[in-house]
Amino acid sequence: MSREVIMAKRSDYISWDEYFMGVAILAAQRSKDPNTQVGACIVSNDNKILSIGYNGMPLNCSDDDFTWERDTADDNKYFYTVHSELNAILNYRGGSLEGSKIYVTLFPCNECAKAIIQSGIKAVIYRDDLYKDTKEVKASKRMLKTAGVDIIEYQSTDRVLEITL
Ligand SMILES: Nc1nc(=O)n([C@H]2C[C@H](O)[C@@H](COP(=O)(O)O)O2)cc1CO
Ligand SMILES: [Zn+2]
Repeated sequence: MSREVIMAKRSDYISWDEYFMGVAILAAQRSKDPNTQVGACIVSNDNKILSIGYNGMPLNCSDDDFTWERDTADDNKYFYTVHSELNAILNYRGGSLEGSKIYVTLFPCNECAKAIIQSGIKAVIYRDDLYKDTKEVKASKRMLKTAGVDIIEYQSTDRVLEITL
């Protein structure tokens, strides 16, 4: 009687969380913002990537013609940049984002929180919370919590992946 030997599968594959946060981190690398690069990845509850975004100027507003200054009152990047989360929501070409989750490298601001809530996203998985002491992020958390959106801090595994591009 012959017994079939089944080859074991790979065991060091990345987890879903590492995969989606990794995609968000890679998307952030597309940002032209000299100070802060942010990436977002929207995922369905059956783990399909629905949309991706990073922070940048609106379509047809050249990132060479608009300023990237942050501390100049008259004209600064905050007037122009679309946040990664909003870009990911607006980039979506399917039907509804109802019930999806968003992986983001930086905690969403209050404006993005509104868009997240209104688009039906039900969970925010964030990596950094650099601006947690600002009024915007406090307002964001208040809204997200009130609206029943789960807020989950990404737990780093410290896995280092090397990719040659
Ligand atoms: N969650 C976020 N998503 C984003 O895409 N951004 C963008 C807006 C700016 O382009 C940049 C922040 O610039 P700075 O204030 O750290 O120099 O990141 C900012 C936040 C912060 O709430
Ligand atoms: Zn925002």
